Amino acid sequence: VTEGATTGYGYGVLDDYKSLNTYYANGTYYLYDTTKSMSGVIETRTANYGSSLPGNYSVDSNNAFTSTSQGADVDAHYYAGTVYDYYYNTHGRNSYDNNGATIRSTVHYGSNYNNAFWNGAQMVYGDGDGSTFDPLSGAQDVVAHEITHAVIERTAGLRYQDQSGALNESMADVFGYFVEPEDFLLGEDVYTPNKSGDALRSLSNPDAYGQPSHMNDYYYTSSDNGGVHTNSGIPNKAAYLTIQSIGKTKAEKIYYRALSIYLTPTSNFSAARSALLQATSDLYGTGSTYNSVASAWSQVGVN
Ligand SMILES: Cc1cc(C(=O)NCC(F)(F)F)no1
Ligand SMILES: [Ca+2]
Ligand SMILES: [Zn+2]
Repeated sequence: VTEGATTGYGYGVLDDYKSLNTYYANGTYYLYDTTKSMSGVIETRTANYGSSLPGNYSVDSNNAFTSTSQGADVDAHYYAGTVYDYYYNTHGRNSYDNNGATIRSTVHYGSNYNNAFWNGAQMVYGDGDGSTFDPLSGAQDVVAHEITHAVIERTAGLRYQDQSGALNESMADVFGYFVEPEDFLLGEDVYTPNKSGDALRSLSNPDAYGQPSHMNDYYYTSSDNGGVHTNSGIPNKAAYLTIQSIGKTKAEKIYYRALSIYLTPTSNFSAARSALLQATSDLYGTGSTYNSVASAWSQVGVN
């Protein structure tokens, strides 16, 4: 009787071939990845279009996850692995808790569910309705967004309300970019499959998607926890300006240091500016890099 780590393959949401880290036991192959150094296990499950979590392991009889309905499972599993790799290789963080916590994802949640979320214990992905969204795990930046919510919970703990909540959302979007730096859009790979060129949000042009990019246009509302998915446009624009001036390599180190050391649950936008400047000073001193970060936040009206 043999069991253990295997290498399978499958097609993702966009019908793209992907090699998969799987596990074989008793005649079945599981989306269960034991290859991440430092003990991080990645496991992917299906809610089978219901809403009870975590659901059953995503399995296959021959280690070829090639059916259309398995695309969401393939991408949730593969992209969780790439996000684990990003945090470990770039920031030395071993999973969201920095202690090798299992990264658990459940796909096929609900019916035509147009969203994805971290529920405090795992990631959950809807399949979308095929018009507004394709299965949401098909976007690497969405997967990174959700796993970053888990990182935030274990680091700054930014309270999901008003400015600290918008900052929480922004950090999730910004690390979504850092993991998938091919554009400054979020969710473009799964958003409106029948329409090209659009996205859920834009870091470079938040206003194109109804978000403010300056404090003068802060959106005071009681809905959406004080507009956390709207007001994130302001710190998102500051991040875009920062990345454009100092580059991704320095920006991601500054953002990770601010998130993991200086930000707190009640940090507002001004506190974020200060945290990022402190992190910049720690890493690069108070010269041109520091002035670029300060300027980015001044340009969005945060001083
Ligand atoms: C409005 C609104 C936006 C979101 C959102 O960002 N969801 C996470 C994502 F990963 F699916 F994008 N939820 O409600
Ligand atoms: Ca993107
Ligand atoms: Zn979010």
